[in-house]
Amino acid sequence: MVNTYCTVRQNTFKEVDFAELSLEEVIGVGGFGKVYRGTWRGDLVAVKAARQDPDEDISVTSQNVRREARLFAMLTHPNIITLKGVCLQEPNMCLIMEYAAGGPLSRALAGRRIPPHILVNWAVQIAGGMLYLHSGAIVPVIHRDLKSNNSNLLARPSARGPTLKITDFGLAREWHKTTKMSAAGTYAWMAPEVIKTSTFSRGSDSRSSLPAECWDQDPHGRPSFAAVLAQLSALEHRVLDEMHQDSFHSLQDGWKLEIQGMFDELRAKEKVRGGGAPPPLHDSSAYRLTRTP
Ligand SMILES: Nc1ncnc2c1ncn2[C@@H]1O[C@H](COP(=O)(O)OP(=O)(O)OP(=O)(O)O)[C@@H](O)[C@H]1O
Repeated sequence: MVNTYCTVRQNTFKEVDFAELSLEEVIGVGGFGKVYRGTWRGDLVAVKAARQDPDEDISVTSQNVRREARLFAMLTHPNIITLKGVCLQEPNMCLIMEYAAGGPLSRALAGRRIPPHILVNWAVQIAGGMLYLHSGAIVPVIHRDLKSNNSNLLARPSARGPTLKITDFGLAREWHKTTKMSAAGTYAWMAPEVIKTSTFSRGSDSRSSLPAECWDQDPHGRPSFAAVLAQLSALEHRVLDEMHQDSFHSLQDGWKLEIQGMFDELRAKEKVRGGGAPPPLHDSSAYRLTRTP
C-alpha cells in the first residue's frame, strides 16, 4: 500500500496505489495520454494516464506527472476540477481526478441549441475559475490552453445549469515562472503573441474568452478576468429578463459565420505564406504544438 502524502514545497498531493484503481473505459485521449473513467474507493473518477514517449526517459515522464500534480493539487475552486490523487508507480503513472460526467463543453455546444441564460452562466463559471487561477490561487497560475475541450460539465447538459469545471493543467505554469517558453497550446485558441513569439501572460489566457476587448492584439489591452466576470455577471441578469431565445439564436448563427470567415482568411494567408493549406479546424489534433516546458 502506498497512500502517503507527498509534500513538495507548498503543494501536497495524495499518492495512490495503482492496485486500488479500477479502470472501466477510455473516455478521451489528449496530449498527456489516455483518460479513463474508473472507480477509486467507491467513487467514479477520471484517470489521466501519462503517455510514455519511447524516446523519452521514464524519469522525464515522472517529472512531468509530478509537475502537473503539484500545480493541480494546490487548486481549490468550484469551477476547477479536483485532483484526488496521483499514482507514481512506473509504468502506470496517472492523475486521479473528480469525474465530470457531462463531458466536454465542446460536445455540449456542438449538440442542441443551449438557451442564452445557460450559455452566459457557463461563461460566468469559466471566468470565475480563471479569475481564481490568475488572482486567487496560492500562486497565480496561467492555464495556457483554455478551450472548450478543457472545460467539462459535471452533469449532463439537460440538467438545469450544470456546473462547469476547468481541466487539463499539463501546460499550466506558475505565473512568476512564466513569460517566454516554448510554443504550446492549440492554434485555434491561441493569442497572436503566443503564436508569433511564445510570450505568455495573463492576457494570453483571456484571449480565449469574451467580450470583444479580449481579442485585442496587445495583451495589455485585454481585460482581466475580474472585468470579464463583472461584465458577464451583469449580462447574465439582462439575458434572462430581456433576451428572446429566437433572436439570440439568429445572432449566434451570425457570429458563427463571422468566426468561420476569420478562420478562412487565416487559412488563405497561411497558404500565401507557402506553408500549404492548414488542416481543417475541426481536426484539433493537427493544431497541437509540442508540450515541451
Ligand atoms: N475529470 C474529467 N472528467 C471527465 N472527463 C474528462 C476529465 N478530464 C478530461 N476528460 C476528458 O478526457 C478527454 C481528454 O482530456 P485531456 O484534457 O487529456 O485532453 P484534451 O484537452 O482533449 O487534449 P489536450 O490535452 O491535447 O489539450 C477530453 O475529452 C475530456 O473531456
